[in-house]
Amino acid sequence: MSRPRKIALVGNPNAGKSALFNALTGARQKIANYPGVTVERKSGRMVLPSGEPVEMTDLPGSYSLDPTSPDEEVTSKVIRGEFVGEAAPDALIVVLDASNLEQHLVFAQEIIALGKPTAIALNMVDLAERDGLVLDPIALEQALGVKVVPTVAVRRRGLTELGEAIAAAELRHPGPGLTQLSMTERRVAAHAMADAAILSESKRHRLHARLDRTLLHPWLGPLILFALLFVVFQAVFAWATPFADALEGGVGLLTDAVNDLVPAGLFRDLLTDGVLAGVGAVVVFLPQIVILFFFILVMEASGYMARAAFLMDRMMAGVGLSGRSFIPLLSSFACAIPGIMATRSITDPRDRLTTILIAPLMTCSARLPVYAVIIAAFIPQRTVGPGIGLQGLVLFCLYVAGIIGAMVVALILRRSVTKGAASGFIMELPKYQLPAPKDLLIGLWQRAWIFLRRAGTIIFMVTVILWLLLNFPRAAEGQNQVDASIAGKIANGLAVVVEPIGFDRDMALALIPAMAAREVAVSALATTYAVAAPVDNEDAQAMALGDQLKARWTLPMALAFLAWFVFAPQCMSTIAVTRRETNGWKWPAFMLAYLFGLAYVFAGATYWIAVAAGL
Ligand SMILES: Nc1nc2c(ncn2[C@@H]2O[C@H](COP(=O)(O)OP(=O)(O)OP(=O)(O)O)[C@@H](O)[C@H]2O)c(=O)[nH]1
Ligand SMILES: [Mg+2]
Repeated sequence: MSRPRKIALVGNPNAGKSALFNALTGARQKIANYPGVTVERKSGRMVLPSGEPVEMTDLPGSYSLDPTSPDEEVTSKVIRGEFVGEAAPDALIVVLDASNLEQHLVFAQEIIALGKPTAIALNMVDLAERDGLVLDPIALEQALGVKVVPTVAVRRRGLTELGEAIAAAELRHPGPGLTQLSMTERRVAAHAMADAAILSESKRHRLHARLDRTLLHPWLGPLILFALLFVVFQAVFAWATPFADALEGGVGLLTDAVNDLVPAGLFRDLLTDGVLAGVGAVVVFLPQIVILFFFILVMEASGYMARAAFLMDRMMAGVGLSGRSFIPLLSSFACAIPGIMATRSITDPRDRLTTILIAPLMTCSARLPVYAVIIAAFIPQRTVGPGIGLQGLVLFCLYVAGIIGAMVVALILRRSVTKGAASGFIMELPKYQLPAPKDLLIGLWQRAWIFLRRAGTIIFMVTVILWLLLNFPRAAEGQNQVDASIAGKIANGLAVVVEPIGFDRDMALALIPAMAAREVAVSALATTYAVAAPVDNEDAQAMALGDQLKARWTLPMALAFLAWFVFAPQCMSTIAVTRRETNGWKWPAFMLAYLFGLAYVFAGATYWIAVAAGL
């Protein structure tokens, strides 16, 4: 008996191949891996309407037969019959997304040109209809030279017709397409075909389709995303300065008022050195937080964020994660806690664990005050190109360092601790929308409120405790108060550990309370320097934190401190949430150990490289 004919489903990512495959084969599926690669091989039996039994294969989504990823390589090799141990498919079903016709026709032409028996599933016609798109399958059929069947995979519409079409599909002469036609030529042809097949379309749909073509373009898309993020970080510095200056002035006025109204003594010191210097040092970063979230909220509300996730899916697959991890990781830019909780939507337990473990590497908004105060003090405010400020560039690099760190760690974890294949990604792209100003304002208000509440509660409390520990026991005549204090003594102990990476006692002192929350590093430094300033020296007393840092730290020290905060898991709440979400202490302990390890190594490397470079 001859083996059943083999039919493969091919098409761009997210065309609905897997949905169609499931609808066609039902439960009769076999899932395995292609030998030698971690790409899933899905096949299943089905019976065509003619009664012919066939074997159906679901191939990974691809943009062309020139592979750029392991998935695409499998698709390309299987279709051409070059995959060892895998028979070439006898017929192909090309799956197209009807609402994204032009883009999907580029790859379709390449496949049709192979000359194999081929039928087209014009899938997702329901979404196209919803978008006000009227399509003409006959026109498409004439342009492509193969049968076109409208389908809705998720509603099982058009399946019988598709079965009939593939049974009737015949071998054709290979057309010009593989070598003769360039990518550009295929794009031009795709444009003409889509034009002919689209009978009517709303203006809005045309605009959205054009936006998607650009923003989801295989290499233009990531480039635009990158450029956009770059602009965001430039803006965080460039726009915030006047507002931050005003806030700083406000804190200064308050300090003056307290100095005038409250009699000199420990209580006044608590108010000025503890509360105003400490909490004030954090609060001045409110404008930067608001600007950062303005961009994040606009990207979310406009529908762009989902596109970014879609673009990142390929990169995430490269490190063994799926695009599903993207949203939790993205939330972690605000704060790792909601990010880690959002991993509940990841079904694969090892995928989920990996995502939890790398979430703290995404630069959360609590790091922004730490980065910003040090960058403002040590990185000169000059441009390094048209419109590119050096300070914004450094901030951008710190964010990128966190992302690269996370990707490398994910790659290593997926090969060791959380070994396993990456699972697929299913996601629907929302429609583009202009963000509603009211929603934006509410979102910004919420973010600002969260930030201020933290400053008023946890940061306030930790700063007051630190102030107490810094002021007792009282220093003897001629002795520095910080040296004499309990906090100073504890910090001396830690300083021994962090001296090899270039940190001094004051930095060590800031690290301890910063375990509660990262911003506390800023308030702790401000309070420490306020307490340390000689009482009789008015100038030293009035010095802003940035000037204090400039006077006391070297550039290598500052850079090492930045590198430390890229990695260090200085956030009690994150550890607690990780414990809750992983049901035990094993993984939070692992997380603490590896992140502190990385922080130590990278801060040290940064310090010694900077020293060697003569900075
Ligand atoms: N409304 C609608 N949704 C569909 C249709 N076909 C697929 N989908 C949805 O589109 C999304 C992507 O479908 P998949 O089947 O995973 O796409 P794929 O082509 O296998 O994607 P890759 O495996 O990434 O190449 C899923 O959320 C499906 O539920 C359809 O005809 N109509
Ligand atoms: Mg699929």
